[in-house]
Parts: sequence; structure tokens; C-alpha cells
Amino acid sequence: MKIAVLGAGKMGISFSRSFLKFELIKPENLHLITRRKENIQQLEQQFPGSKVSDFLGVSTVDADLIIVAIKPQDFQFVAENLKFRLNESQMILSIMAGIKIKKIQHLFNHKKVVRAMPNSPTLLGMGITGYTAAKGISFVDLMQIERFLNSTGRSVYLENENLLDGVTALSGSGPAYFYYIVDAMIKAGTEMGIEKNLAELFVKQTMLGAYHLMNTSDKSLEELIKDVASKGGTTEAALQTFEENRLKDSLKKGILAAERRSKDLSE
Ligand SMILES: NC(=O)C1=CN([C@@H]2O[C@H](COP(=O)(O)OP(=O)(O)OC[C@H]3O[C@@H](n4cnc5c(N)ncnc54)[C@H](OP(=O)(O)O)[C@@H]3O)[C@@H](O)[C@H]2O)C=CC1
Ligand SMILES: O=C(O)[C@@H]1CCC=N1
Repeated sequence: MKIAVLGAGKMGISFSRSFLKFELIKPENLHLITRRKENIQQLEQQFPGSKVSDFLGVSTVDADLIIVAIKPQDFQFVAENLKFRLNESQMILSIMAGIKIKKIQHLFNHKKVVRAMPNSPTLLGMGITGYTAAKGISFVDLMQIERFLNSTGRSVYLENENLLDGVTALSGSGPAYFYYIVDAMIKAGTEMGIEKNLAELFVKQTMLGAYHLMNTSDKSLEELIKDVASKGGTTEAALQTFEENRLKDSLKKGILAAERRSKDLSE
């Protein structure tokens, strides 16, 4: 299998690293395509043995799978300025937020398209990816793609493409919501006089421990909350303030706004 990655940014690079780490491809079968020529040298050092080109300078792509890892906003330009021909057997795997399979097929004039939404922990092989495929893609092709996706973490096939906007809003963007909450907790810690590095330790270890408890316990989230919140105690005081400020509603609204944005990106 030969793979080309169009857009050697954060996700393109972490995907490439995972494929190499799990020896799903050989370095010489990886072709990274970047926007700027200035990036070529650094990428060549990062990926010894692999081919690196700049987008406008690449005239052929000898790959079975082409991963499109550019920003959705760059897609139109890329589609209109493609200097290489896609042949019928090549598979496109898009990880662009929002851009629908139909649009990719139309702008690339190419049928074989799989659309996936990973998230940033792919970098550690701890990501989760939702994916779906254009009609007519064989089971064997799909399983091959899944094998690659699974080197970056877990993957879930979705029949209904529309659900990918929800997946984008939940798990694609999700790591940022988590960091946002962690950041707010650390800031509260420093405001209460705890040194920043100590506040970070307390919060991160709390998140780690709570995550494992949630994952191993038979109890519901509500019961786990009750286990911490003593009647008339400190947790209850915090939770009451969260409720008064509609924190849960606000988080839900934010996630729905992300879903809306994902839908808008294909317009
Ligand atoms: N970041 C995340 O957590 C996630 C991102 N995604 C999706 O992945 C995609 C990439 O995101 P991310 O890696 O974060 O973004 P980055 O900006 O890090 O990567 C995009 C890369 O594409 C390059 N690029 C732009 N135009 C071209 C071109 N014409 N030819 C070749 N390369 C080009 C950019 O080059 P330059 O450096 O010059 O700008 C950049 O390196 C997006 O579509 C995003 O929606 C999906 C899930 C999670
Ligand atoms: O914010 C974005 O648009 C991309 C998609 C999911 C995560 N990052």
C-alpha cells in the first residue's frame, strides 16, 4: 500500500507517524505534500526515506490512498489547482471537517471517497474516528481503511453521513472542551493561592482518576456525582452555582454550535 498525505499539518503528520510506527507502510511508500516549499527540508528530516513535495510542484501521485488533511477552507483552491490526475482505483480519505462526500466527489471528479473525523489524541494512538464511505466502496477497501484508522486509536463506521457533523462536534472538537474545563479549574486553583504547577498537578490527576473511576464503575454519572457531593457540603455548593449559571446548557449549546458550523462548512 502506498499513501499520499495532502496537507502535512498537525493531523497529516500524526496520521503519518502512526502508520509508520505500526509498520502499516514503509517510509518509501509515504508521500507528504505540503503547501510551502520552505517546509520540504524539515519534513524530509522528520520523515527519512519518504517523499516530500510541494502542492503546486507535484505532477504525479503514485499512491493507493490519498489522505486529504488540509483545512476545509483550502479545499476549493486545492481542488481547482490539482496538477496531478487521480486514477479510478485511487481512494481518497478526507479528514476535513464538514466537507461532504458529494462535494469532494464533485470537486475532485472522483468517486472513491471515504470521509472520516478523527481527533487530536490520534497523536498518541488514543484517538477516536467516526467514518463513512461513498456508495460503491467495497467491504475490502473499507476494512483496509479501518486498519489504518485503527493505528491512530479506535474507529466507528457510521452509515449516515449526517451524523459525522455530530461526531465532529463531540469527539473531533471534544479535546478542546476538555482542556477548556481543565484550564478553568487550574485558574480557580491559582486564584485560591495554590501555585500554578501544583494546581496543574491536582487538576490533571483528578481528571485522570475520575476518568478511570467513571470507566470502571458500574454506577451512572449521576450516582458518581452523588458519591462526591455530600449533603450541605462543598461539591453541592459548586454544583448549585453551575446549575444557576446554566453551565450544562451552555456546554450543550456550544457543542450544537460546532455541529452547525460543521454543516455550514460544506456550503
Ligand atoms: N486539529 C484537529 O484536532 C482536527 C482536525 N481535523 C481536520 O483535519 C484537517 C487538518 O487540520 P490540522 O491538521 O489541525 O490543520 P493544520 O493547519 O495543522 O494542517 C493543514 C495543513 O494543510 C496545509 N495546506 C494548505 N493548503 C495546502 C495545499 N494546497 N497543499 C498542501 N498542503 C496544504 C497547510 O499548510 P500551511 O502550513 O502552509 O498552512 C497545513 O500544513 C482539517 O480539515 C480539520 O478540519 C479533523 C479532526 C481533528
Ligand atoms: O476545529 C475544527 O474545525 C477541527 C475539526 C475538529 C477539530 N478541529
